[in-house]
Amino acid sequence: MTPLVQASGLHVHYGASHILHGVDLQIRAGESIGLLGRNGMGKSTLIRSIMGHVAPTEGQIIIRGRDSTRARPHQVARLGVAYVPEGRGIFPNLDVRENLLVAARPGYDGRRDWTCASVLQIFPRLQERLGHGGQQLSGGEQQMLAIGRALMTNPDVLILDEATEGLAPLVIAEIWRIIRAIRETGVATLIVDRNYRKVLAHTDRCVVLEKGIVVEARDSAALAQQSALLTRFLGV
Ligand SMILES: Nc1ncnc2c1ncn2[C@@H]1O[C@H](COP(=O)(O)OP(=O)(O)OP(=O)(O)O)[C@@H](O)[C@H]1O
Repeated sequence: MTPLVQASGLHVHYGASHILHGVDLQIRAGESIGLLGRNGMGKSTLIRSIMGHVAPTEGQIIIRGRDSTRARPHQVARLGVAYVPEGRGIFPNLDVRENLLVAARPGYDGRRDWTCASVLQIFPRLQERLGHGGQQLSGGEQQMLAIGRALMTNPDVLILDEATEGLAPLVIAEIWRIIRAIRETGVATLIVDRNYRKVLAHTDRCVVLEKGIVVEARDSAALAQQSALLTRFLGV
């Protein structure tokens, strides 16, 4: 099956800093991928280049068989790739329902599986806060709303960068429950999170970045057994 997203030989520079050194990444329909690596190894840069926020200096990004190496973020979104960046991005002056509704859009193939009602079904907490303004929500609720807004675009791929960052343990557990529920609906996911054990437990496959190079790419269950390797690339 042709991958939904295929990045090949990506190089990215920020000015004179060479950040990604020939990275390959594939995301197939329905699969869940973890992107692992210590701070500053290039995970967000890889995601930002797939999303069209950063232009690669070399290499190619193919989405649904189309060359999307120079695509703009809204074009990538229209191809069915949704991104929840670090730091959220919801409308503070709109309430929960309005935040969801303004994001609503049919998917690439016209699907409308995700509606306000189906999103609220997996986010009971948001259901309770429907009339609250974005700025009245807790950090965890804002994060849930950001994920909910991404689902309202009916994506085939959902990219979550540090979705649990700065949240309380109970809320983090709720976010992982939501990630599992989304995965079960068949939406492909690409997940970056500091808790690599959780990432390994919630994904099919993991890719490990070390200084902008892919040093490991294998099944999450197999990688979880490789404690020496995990300590080497991810241990503190
Ligand atoms: N806009 C930018 N301009 C210059 N350098 C940047 C920029 N964004 C990131 N960098 C640098 O690029 C490198 C990779 O950063 P990136 O955010 O991709 O890493 P990461 O693996 O996602 O780590 P983190 O978990 O800390 O976000 C880092 O050295 C970072 O300082």
